[in-house]
Amino acid sequence: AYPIIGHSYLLGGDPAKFFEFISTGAKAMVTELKEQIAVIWLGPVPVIVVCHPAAAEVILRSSKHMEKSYLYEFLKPWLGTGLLTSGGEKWKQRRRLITPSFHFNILQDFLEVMNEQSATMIRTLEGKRTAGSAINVGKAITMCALDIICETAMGQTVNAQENDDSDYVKSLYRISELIQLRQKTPTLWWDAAFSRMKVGKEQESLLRTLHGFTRDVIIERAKTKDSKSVETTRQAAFNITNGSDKLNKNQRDLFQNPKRLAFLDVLLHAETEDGKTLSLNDIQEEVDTFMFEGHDTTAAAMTWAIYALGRHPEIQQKVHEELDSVFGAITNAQLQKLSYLERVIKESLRMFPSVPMFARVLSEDCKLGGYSVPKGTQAIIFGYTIHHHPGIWEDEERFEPDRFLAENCVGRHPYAYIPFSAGPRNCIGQKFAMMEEKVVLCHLLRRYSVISHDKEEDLLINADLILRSSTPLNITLKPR
Ligand code: HEM
Repeated sequence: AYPIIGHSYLLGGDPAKFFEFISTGAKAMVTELKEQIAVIWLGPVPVIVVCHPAAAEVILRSSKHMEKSYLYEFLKPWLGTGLLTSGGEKWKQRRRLITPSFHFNILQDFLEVMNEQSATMIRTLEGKRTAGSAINVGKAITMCALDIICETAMGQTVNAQENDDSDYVKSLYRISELIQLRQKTPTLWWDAAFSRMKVGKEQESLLRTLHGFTRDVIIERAKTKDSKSVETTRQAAFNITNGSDKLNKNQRDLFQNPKRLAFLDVLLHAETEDGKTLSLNDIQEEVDTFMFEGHDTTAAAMTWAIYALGRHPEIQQKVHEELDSVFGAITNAQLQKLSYLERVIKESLRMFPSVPMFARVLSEDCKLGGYSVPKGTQAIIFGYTIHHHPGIWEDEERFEPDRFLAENCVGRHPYAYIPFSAGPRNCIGQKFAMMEEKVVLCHLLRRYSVISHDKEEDLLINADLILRSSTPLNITLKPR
């Protein structure tokens, strides 16, 4: 590392090169030096990179090291201090309040949306496909995931699959690029200077579009909530938190009402312990957070799963056999039976975790990998390297879904597999994500066989916020 700029000269340039640098460096460190942690310098700031489950456990399991690192500051102009970026008491209260929205009963209601949007995706793909040639399946999957999250989080359709040219959709992607740019470029860190720069002004304009859109949706949705639905939603959320899975007639009506329930409705009706409802700003930061966390992550995961299946015809064959019993709109009972597809998704998230790293700031001194690390240190949990750790995973570069058969998980370190992070600050959307992946992949793979043309050794992986291929993956769809 150089003085002052540290390793950041590596960060500014090509993101794929940076990922290669950090992932091969980390792998060499764990195999040759047998270390659990390393240090990189982001400008003048030393950051610990955690590459072993034992060290990850020290941070993730504890209720102490819950604060997010400085790198999350750049998300705040967009996401405010929603669940992902908040800390302390605010985070605790919000997490308690939002957890019921991800209850099984509510997720079940989203199955219909997932089925409908997947059907649209198949229609769109059919229109784009020409026999024998490769197409950008990842793009179609991403637009489908975006339509699903818009409808489930906000109760609003943006029809991204039919119109990816909307201002909201364009702004969503551009702002993610700007956030990544800032995280990697210490000269853009100072707010006062950034806001005067061209990129700072561009960010302001994107934020006006993004916030304006979600704010309008929230206001519209709030107008339609009547007192009966307020009471029943609150009661349902109460029952759910108290472990009662049985909804009464009114609650069932609400959950299945023609105007489908969205996460937003649960937020509009939520009450804190001291009887306060959430303000418009409070709700907005949570809705924006769902929009950010809730679609690129699942889209990347599904695209990698398709890629992996396209490289392993024998595994794809087994998925097809399992899917041959599933027809029409997919029901929850059918989803439960798709155990091989579930293992494929899990293995794909091991090889290609959508969120390959996430970061905390240590709230007290602690011991990591045999070293004393002082309070205040920034720590990146490098899930990607933990998932490819040769001391933990046998033949770690091989795609093998049966690693996740119950009997093969016995004795594995509980923090060896952390695509959704782990511990009290894990991903709240994990069940939603698994359900969406299963439904969308089921629709796609029932209809097509997939062939991936890019070899593993030729992949150029870019891991800014989300792990994806730097260039669109070339995949051919063959009707079955
Ligand atoms: C395959 C899909 C997904 C993956 C791999 C994933 C992964 C993760 C990870 C690693 C974290 C921890 C981040 C950190 O500590 O900074 C996280 C947090 C979070 N995720 Fe997900 N996620 C996925 C899907 C979703 C979905 C669909 C939603 C919402 C609908 C969601 C909402 C959130 C939220 C709100 C947090 C913050 C939780 C908190 O701090 O309490 N995620 N996710």
